[in-house]
Amino acid sequence: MKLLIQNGHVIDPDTGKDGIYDVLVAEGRILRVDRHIDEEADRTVNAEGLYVMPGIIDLHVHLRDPGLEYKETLQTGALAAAKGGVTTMCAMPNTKPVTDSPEMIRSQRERARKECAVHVSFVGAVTKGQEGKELTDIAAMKKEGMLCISEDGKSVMDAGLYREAMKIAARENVLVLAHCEDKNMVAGGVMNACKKAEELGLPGITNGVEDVIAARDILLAKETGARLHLCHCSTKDSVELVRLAKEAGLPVSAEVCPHHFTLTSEDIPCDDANYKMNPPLREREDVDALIDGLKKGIIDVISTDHAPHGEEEKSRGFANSPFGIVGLETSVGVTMTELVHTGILTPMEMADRMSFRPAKLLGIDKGSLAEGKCADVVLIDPDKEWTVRREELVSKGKNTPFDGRKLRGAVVMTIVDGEIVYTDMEEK
Ligand SMILES: NC(=O)N[C@@H](CC(=O)O)C(=O)O
Ligand SMILES: [Zn+2]
Ligand SMILES: [Zn+2]
Repeated sequence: MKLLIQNGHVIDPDTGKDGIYDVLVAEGRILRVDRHIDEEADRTVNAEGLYVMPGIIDLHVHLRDPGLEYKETLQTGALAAAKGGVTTMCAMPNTKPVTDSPEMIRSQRERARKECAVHVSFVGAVTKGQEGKELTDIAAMKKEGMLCISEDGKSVMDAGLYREAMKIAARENVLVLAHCEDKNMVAGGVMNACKKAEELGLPGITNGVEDVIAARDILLAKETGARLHLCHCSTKDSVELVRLAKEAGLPVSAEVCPHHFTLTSEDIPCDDANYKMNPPLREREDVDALIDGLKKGIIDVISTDHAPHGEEEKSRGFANSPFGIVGLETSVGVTMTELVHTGILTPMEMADRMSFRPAKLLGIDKGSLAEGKCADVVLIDPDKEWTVRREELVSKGKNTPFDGRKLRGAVVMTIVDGEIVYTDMEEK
């Protein structure tokens, strides 16, 4: 299919284009980007007033398939991604069974090619069954196309074992996605340790639970040379640790999720587990540091940590529900509302943190609208106002703290390999 996107505001961190252009897509590639393209196409899209950006690359999602399909499947997760403007996502290995072998990486990739409307990169576990005892075969999983390893959901508490994994990751040039949480310091905590937790009578999780492991993992990256990416940073000290690591020239990067830069523990209205996630919502000074880190580029990436759960299991309050909230369908809207319309990030910086830099970290030839590149594109209406409605989410997970929230900025079309996989524009 030949697709002509006319008069859009092209925002492309790779080429630096930031202005009105036509984009011609054919055979899955960006054929031309020019001021005016006069060419017959199978479909012409009027993108006047819309941002045209490289498709969002989400380094952190949970698809729950295999084994927990009542929460999400490859297919429903990919539909949610497409609706959220996400054209490539990294699926964490905490499925049932855990994605911990070359066979599983291969079969998951084969399934995703058939069942998913967007690209999926499967993350391999660090230890078999995520049990923290025996390393997976990282080199063999890499041969099957795996780009990252992670023990997400927990940390590998045995630093000696993690160091071995990082040595192999360094050798294999595999990115290590680190969930930072000292299991022994959690002590039954279910939300941030603060006044709000006292009010609700709930046990707290201190910032140190995250910071101690973030510091450890940075030191292990220094010792092994592994490329380390800190998942879902939520504390001010984690931002400072990343700043110091970068200053020292270490191969360390970091991500922040929309909920962590938008909400504080004070926004938790009652004992409602739609506000329960790991790490938890922190306090104002943490949120300010995360935003500042994003602005300065200390934090490289915005990712969602899309973590769908069932209705019933999330209805049990903070003490008895699983950690995690969905994010794929709200991340562009929340980021536009909280960071772009407030002048904290330029649209170009948003495209950088949500597409260009994640692509660089994965080492994939995406996140760009340069001629010849793969045609993964998102069209965003920057001024479209909409309200998040949990029942309108296409993800199986309805567990969002943003239900009822008014947002400004919406994904109106998502293109993967030159094909429209989502649109709410009239042309379709
Ligand atoms: N973030 C969460 O609260 N939950 C994630 C696990 C994780 O990302 O650590 C999940 O798998 O549900
Ligand atoms: Zn995690
Ligand atoms: Zn996660």
